[in-house]
Amino acid sequence: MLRVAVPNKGALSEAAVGVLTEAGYRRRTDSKDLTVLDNNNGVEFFFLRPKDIAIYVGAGTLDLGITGRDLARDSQADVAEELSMGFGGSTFRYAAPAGQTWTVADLAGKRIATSYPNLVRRDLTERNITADIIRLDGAVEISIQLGVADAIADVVGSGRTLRQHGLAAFGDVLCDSEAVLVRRADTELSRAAKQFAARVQGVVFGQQYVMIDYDCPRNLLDKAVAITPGIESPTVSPMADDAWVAVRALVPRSQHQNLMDDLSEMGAKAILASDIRSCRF
Ligand SMILES: Nc1ncnc2c1ncn2[C@@H]1O[C@H](COP(=O)(O)OP(=O)(O)OP(=O)(O)O)[C@@H](O)[C@H]1O
Ligand SMILES: O=P(O)(O)OC[C@H]1O[C@H](OP(=O)(O)OP(=O)(O)O)[C@H](O)[C@@H]1O
Ligand SMILES: [Mg+2]
Repeated sequence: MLRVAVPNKGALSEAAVGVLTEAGYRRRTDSKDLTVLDNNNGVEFFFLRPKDIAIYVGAGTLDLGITGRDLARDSQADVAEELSMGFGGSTFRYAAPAGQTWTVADLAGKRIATSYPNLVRRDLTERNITADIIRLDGAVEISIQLGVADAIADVVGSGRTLRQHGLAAFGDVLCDSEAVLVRRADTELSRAAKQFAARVQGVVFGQQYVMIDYDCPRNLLDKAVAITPGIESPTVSPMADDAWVAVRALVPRSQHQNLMDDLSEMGAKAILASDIRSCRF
């Protein structure tokens, strides 16, 4: 039985469960359940704190896990990313009271509050900076105001929490994060684990792309193919009227409305966009 870890709460939990449900796996019915046995698919799910997931997977106790890239790096567990999942995007950054001009070099000798001490320590070491790391569990943005730190290093999503606490980010991003499926580093995935990853990837891909279908005047086909090149190449089918062809191609979801405008301007007709629920390559 394949053993897979899923965030039991927090920023990644809902989207992770959404992907797994769409991929056909059983969901938990009680949010207090820490395990769900999906006998039909041969998977046992473990609902764990996102911060702990890489530790279980790195130790080989669990085969795969969904967590944040930043959390996996901070855990220092022996894991590798099998795939990125396209949600839970954030950056991990230094921040300090807005209005003061900070550079990373100014952190020398200062107190830096964070819930990700290993990420911060590694960054400071690479820069040859010595500073005090104050390890906090959360609500890090309030720590300067409360007098325990001079600066912080924390997850920035929308940036709202920083702004609300009168803070501004500075310096390079320490980690560009998103939800990832991790496995133990330097080990072959089992057939079941590969199949699980392929199913998840199929759903993630379906969330990132849409299928576009349209009717195109044959003399404009080259132009149309340049607008919608698809993944390999678009499918072009004959139509009853020889002056026209039907074209079908996958396009990135984020661009599909712009591309539909372009196709329409070019002279394409009956332009349709449809969701893909899942796929395999
Ligand atoms: N806007 C966001 N706010 C917080 N975390 C985010 C955001 N967007 C993505 N994430 C990611 O979510 C993960 C952190 O998850 P979560 O906040 O659930 O963990 P936690 O802080 O350890 O738990 P908790 O907040 O329940 O104490 C990280 O990988 C982080 O990068
Ligand atoms: O940039 P934003 O969109 O405002 O999001 C970032 C905030 O969200 C997270 O906190 P969370 O809600 O997980 O609480 P925590 O600090 O207790 O972990 C993170 O630690 C930041 O505080
Ligand atoms: Mg949090």
